[in-house]
Amino acid sequence: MGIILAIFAFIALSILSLLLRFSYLIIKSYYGKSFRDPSYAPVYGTVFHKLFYYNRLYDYHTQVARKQPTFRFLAPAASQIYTTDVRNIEHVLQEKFDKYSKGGYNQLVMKDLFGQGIFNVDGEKWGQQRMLASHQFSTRDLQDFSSSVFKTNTVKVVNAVSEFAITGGIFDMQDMMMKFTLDSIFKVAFGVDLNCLNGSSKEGTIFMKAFDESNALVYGRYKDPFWQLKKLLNIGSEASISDNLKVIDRFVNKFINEKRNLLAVQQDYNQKEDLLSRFLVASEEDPEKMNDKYLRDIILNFICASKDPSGTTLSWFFYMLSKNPSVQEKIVQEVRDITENQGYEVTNPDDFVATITEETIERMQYLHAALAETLRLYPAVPLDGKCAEIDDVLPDGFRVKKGDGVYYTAYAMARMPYIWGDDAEEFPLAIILGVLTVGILGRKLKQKKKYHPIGGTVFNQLLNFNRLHHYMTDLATKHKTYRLISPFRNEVYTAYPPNVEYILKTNFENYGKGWYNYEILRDLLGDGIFTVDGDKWRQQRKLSSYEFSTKVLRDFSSVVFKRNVAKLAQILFEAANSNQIMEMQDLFMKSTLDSIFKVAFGVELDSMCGSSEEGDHFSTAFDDASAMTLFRYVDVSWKIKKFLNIGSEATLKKKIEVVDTFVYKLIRNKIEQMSNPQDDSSMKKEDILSRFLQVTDTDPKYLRDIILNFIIAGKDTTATTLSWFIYMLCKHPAVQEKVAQEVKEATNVKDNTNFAEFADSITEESQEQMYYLHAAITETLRLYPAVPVDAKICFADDTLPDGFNVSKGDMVAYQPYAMGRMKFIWGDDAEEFKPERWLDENGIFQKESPFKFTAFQAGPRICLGKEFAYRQMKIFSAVLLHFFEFKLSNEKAIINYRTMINLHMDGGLHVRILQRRGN
Ligand code: HEM
Repeated sequence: MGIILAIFAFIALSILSLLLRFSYLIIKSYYGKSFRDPSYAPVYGTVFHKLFYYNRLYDYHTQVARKQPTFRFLAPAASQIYTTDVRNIEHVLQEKFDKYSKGGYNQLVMKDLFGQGIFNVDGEKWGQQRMLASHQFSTRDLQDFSSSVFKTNTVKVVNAVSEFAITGGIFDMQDMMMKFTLDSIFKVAFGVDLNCLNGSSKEGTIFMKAFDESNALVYGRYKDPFWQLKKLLNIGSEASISDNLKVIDRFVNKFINEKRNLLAVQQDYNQKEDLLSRFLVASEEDPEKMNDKYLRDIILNFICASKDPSGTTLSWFFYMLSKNPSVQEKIVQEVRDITENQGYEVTNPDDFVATITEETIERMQYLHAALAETLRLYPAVPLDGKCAEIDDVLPDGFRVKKGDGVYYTAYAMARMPYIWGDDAEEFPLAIILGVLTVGILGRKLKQKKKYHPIGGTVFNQLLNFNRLHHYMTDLATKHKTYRLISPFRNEVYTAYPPNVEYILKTNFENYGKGWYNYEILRDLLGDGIFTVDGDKWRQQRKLSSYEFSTKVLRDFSSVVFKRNVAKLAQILFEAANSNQIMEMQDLFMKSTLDSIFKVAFGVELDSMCGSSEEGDHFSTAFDDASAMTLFRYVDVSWKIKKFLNIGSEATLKKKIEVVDTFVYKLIRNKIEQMSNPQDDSSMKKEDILSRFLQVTDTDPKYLRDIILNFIIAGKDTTATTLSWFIYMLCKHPAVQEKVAQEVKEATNVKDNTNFAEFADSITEESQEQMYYLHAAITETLRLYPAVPVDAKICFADDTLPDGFNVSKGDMVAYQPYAMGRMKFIWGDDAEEFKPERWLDENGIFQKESPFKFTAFQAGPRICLGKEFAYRQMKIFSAVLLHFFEFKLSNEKAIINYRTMINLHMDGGLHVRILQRRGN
């Protein structure tokens, strides 16, 4: 009875003491942890909660991190801070590297297995081993030796797998991969063939089992608050650790002894390829410090460092390939392409393995990417941490107390949409491939968000308004891509072609006009093609693309251009005779307005001959309205002004009323005309409005928007380009001569033809042959692009090809004007006017990448009227240069632009006109 009571009392006391200890630990976990203080990361429980989730711990971390990138578990001694915030990780691992150590507790847990090896030490000891190991790992000998070991063992794996393939047997790939890596590392570390793979070494198999078990058990100490007690009593899991360690030590020490003896008898032993031999040689310099125990720790750390990570990664890799057969296929194809391309005959694994060289491996980018992607999703070290040696504040603002653990959770990080996007949990190789191409594989994980350098603020733009494009070119020369700070959003300006290609094409859907542009432009341009995105844009684009591609429009517009240039030539002829100075920009504006009006509405505006006061009134109002609309981009107070209807906004409103009255009247007339059966129906179908009226409903507002967008798109762009072109020809008389000569040769007409006849002689074929003219116009557009800067809005957070981030809502603008002047794009003579740069040695026009030459935009939203514009400009230039020679009225004048939507000349282009000799 007494004995039973005693046993009962003992059990009761034990339970009580356990409960007491447990309660003490819980209380201690909360004590002094500032767990309610918001300046510390939020608490998600104590380390004891982790026990409940132990088997799915990393998924649990992921689940919490989705809500809270940095959080805490409280432990009796200190807090454990878990973070997926890349800034914190960079802080701990790099910026404050020496202020975060392995930590006493970690070292205590790991000491039995890792001893004083590189994994388990800090400071000087770590530095010394790191130096020694870095040196060994960088030697050519070790690289060659390890490659040959991997190849030999790969052949063994292939042979083993082949057998299963033949018999259709099922096998455990992870087990095979573990054996493969253990055999490999043993050979590299000790120069010894362990032969676990073909099961021939019993000793090796026993070692491997002991090693794996002790590894798992030592790690299990983190969840066992009583491990130290158990170790003291040598019971349970701790007794197993101790047994396993004995097996390991015996095994490793045996190799060390054998190798030492071998080295002693073979002084000239020159096969020091394996790591142990190399360390043994190094230990001769400091035998006391580098004793056998130390060597055992070093070697064991290397085995641990390489066996499990490589074995598990390979296993997950094959798992991923089984789940993604198309990726598997692609890798096979890549390996085949790269190895077979070299002409090797592959008949058996040995021959094949021989084709795997450093150079072929280097070229297997897709394979590399697939491995990297596997490591992203299944990082071999899913959780790792450091211990704070000081009180600190992490970059995300949370405080850290001295002694706290800061853990980075690679597994959870891979699954954070804010780091990798919405497809974070998929196996999207494209991401990694993209990263690889720019050569920063893996860096993304460590990267914090980085934004382009700041060039200034939008107020600087306002201060520099009159020389805005110069100002932005200067900034682009310094930065290629930079930011301007605005009260409402970041404004990113880029002159870097890969970024431009990205926003205009690769990720087109993510960069549009957005609400921002729409708000600014809609008063003038309504819901026209220029202002809208998405389906509205697609619908108009489809309709208009079709119209612009028709032969009807091509022929009709050619006739209109020819008629109008003949009229213009007549005016210039009179000016030449009376030696009058003419303002060409104004004339081109009127002439192109007449052309686009005729093409768009079928209406003869005749603003060039000044016969329509209404037309004149309209075009002035239209010009002013477009200038004022652009001004909104730099005027942060435009909305208030609009609301109060004051200043520039009040004027803009009036101008738009003039424009609208005129356009609506035209539309009404057209609708009437179309419904009048007596009207000549063949003629009325040629203009764009009539054609639209046949295919869309007749909502006048919709038609107004469409047509007005065409006018704004077609008129100023073409007229300003023609003006800059003539300006360039005045500055470069030799080019002017050459163009005139080319026109003469291409048309080959009698000397005394009149303007209209000559214009008619410019066929599509002869235009085609005017390469030099085409090049000179293109060169003009490079330096004076009609749309000098064009802004898009970013719809979702993104990273541009230059590696910098942009956020949802940011404005991202590409800059044709600045780009045309960038030496890094066009060479040192970027600022010179050289039509030749567009021609090959035979004088044939050469197209450039549209993302370098962005005058017409590029990608899906490329200018719809590009051919239309070239046709008009070539017909105009050919006729005018055939008959006249242009000279600046003041030859020394330097003409600047006027900052508005299009690149207008400030003050116009004043020229003297001479008749060209022989015409
Ligand atoms: C030298 C002459 C021209 C240049 C440099 C030029 C340049 C451009 C540029 C840069 C854009 C993109 C603007 C933006 O999205 O904000 C554009 C769009 C457009 N252009 Fe042109 N353009 C010229 C002539 C014309 C002409 C003559 C027409 C038609 C008559 C025209 C019709 C259009 C249309 C409809 C769009 C909108 C395309 C869309 O959003 O899908 N362009 N042009």
